[in-house]
Amino acid sequence: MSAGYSPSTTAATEQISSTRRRGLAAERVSWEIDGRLILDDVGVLAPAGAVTGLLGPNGSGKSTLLRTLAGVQQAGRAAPPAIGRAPDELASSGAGPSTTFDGADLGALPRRERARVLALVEQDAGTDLPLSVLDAVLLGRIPHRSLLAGDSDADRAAAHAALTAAGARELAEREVGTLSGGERQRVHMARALAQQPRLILLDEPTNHLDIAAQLHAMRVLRELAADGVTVVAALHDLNLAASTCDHLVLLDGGRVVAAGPVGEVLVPAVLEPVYGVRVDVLTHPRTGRPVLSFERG
Ligand SMILES: Nc1ncnc2c1ncn2[C@@H]1O[C@H](COP(=O)(O)OP(=O)(O)OP(=O)(O)O)[C@@H](O)[C@H]1O
Repeated sequence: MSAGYSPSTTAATEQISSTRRRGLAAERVSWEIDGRLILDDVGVLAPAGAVTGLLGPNGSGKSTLLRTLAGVQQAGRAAPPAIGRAPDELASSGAGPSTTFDGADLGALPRRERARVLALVEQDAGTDLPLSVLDAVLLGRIPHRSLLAGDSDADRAAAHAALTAAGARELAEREVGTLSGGERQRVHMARALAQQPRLILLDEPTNHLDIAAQLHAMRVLRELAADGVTVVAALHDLNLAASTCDHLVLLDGGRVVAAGPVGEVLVPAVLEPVYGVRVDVLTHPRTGRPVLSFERG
């Protein structure tokens, strides 16, 4: 579960080139609404067993991309998000959008099967339903059991384990609607963990969390990656991304402007034009990872 940071471009390149076999590979993903192109020909490679950070300023398209990759973005779509042919065929034909996971077309999977593969943790996914936390987390088990069956002992055990892993064990009997933002965020994480996905997409998973809880959540993501899960997380906190991620994808105006290992993306020449701030990059004395400091540009 160690972050195991290595700035080696070669290692990262090798890992990314193996993505065609294991992990998420999205190509030519566009999404348009009201005549406005929100995602413009986006490509993302997220290897299995790694944490990929999705960065970008407000409105750059991070949430839209995650929702599109997950297949839940529907309104005003210019092109289906995840329906395509095999990547090799696409590459040679120059055809439309494609989102594959472990080489399989994610968009072609039946909804229930896709829910066994991927979990999406959305920002501020609130609920007014009078639902207990345990029941909310048990929703994550639905893709794994037969449609008519109730929760099994194994489902309840998985839900309790997920609550514990997400730091929300003591919330199990609470009603979701009464939780604070940070508590709710932990429960959303627990629901996704209970789903036991092989691909987890998270939209700002730490934005309501205190610093200890942020570090805990990022450690959970690292543990998932260590178990072989493909993790993609949209993050605003560049230092959190620096300390946790293996790879980064930087969006600006709906386009990918940089992608690669942390040490190649988190550099002033890349960040300053995108965020419009001055950036200094130091090296953490213990981890060797980048530590960023910002000033108004
Ligand atoms: N349903 C929609 N209708 C109209 N515009 C939309 C819709 N969904 C997204 N947008 C626009 O698309 C752009 C990208 O939004 P998105 O939420 O993906 O950005 P983001 O990078 O996640 O932003 P933030 O960091 O602020 O959360 C924004 O300008 C947003 O207003």
